[in-house]
Amino acid sequence: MFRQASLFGAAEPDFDPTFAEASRSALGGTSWIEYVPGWLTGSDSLFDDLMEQLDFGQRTGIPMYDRLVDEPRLTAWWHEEDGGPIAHPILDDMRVALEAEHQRHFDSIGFNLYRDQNDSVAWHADRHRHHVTDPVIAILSVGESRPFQMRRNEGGASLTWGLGQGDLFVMGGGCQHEWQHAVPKRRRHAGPRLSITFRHDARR
Ligand SMILES: O=C(O)CCC(=O)C(=O)O
Ligand SMILES: [Fe+2]
Repeated sequence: MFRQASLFGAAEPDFDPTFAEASRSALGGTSWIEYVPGWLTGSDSLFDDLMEQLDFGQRTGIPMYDRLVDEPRLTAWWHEEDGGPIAHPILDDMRVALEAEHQRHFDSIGFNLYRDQNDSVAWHADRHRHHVTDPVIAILSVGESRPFQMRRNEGGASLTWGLGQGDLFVMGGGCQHEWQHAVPKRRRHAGPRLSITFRHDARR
């Protein structure tokens, strides 16, 4: 996999614990998103470190028309309750900052690696909406930017944000009940993107 280093991404990773650049948008109903472009600086260095540290797996058995296929991305998880080390110390500092900002205990981190333009995640809402009311899901994206889309459950036009290179995107309120989200495949070449998703009560 070849990743093109960005101009400002190579420094040591650092993020803004005050969320000064955050902008929140109401999406109707009780849904809201908060977008913090460039929340993390030095994102290429975190990308490289995580690629070394993480043990990615291939999930299989994803229904696709009349057959089962491999999930078109690789994944890894960290759960606080397992007691194992977190892949990079800055992730712990981010958890603390996100907890203060959103009053949730982020006890799990899901890592999703989109190796190239053929990797994707189809329209879905995050499953733990079934046991957590109004979950807050914070997604930090490193590596190359990819379009992240949201649409209402009943369909209609989608909203799109480009997420990569240290951008933070938070979904809250009714987002997992009233909306779906996706990272579509692309026709033209895309380098690898890693999304780091902070979740609370992920196993309850
Ligand atoms: O990679 C992303 O930005 C989205 C990931 C996602 O929606 C998920 O894993 O549930
Ligand atoms: Fe999701």
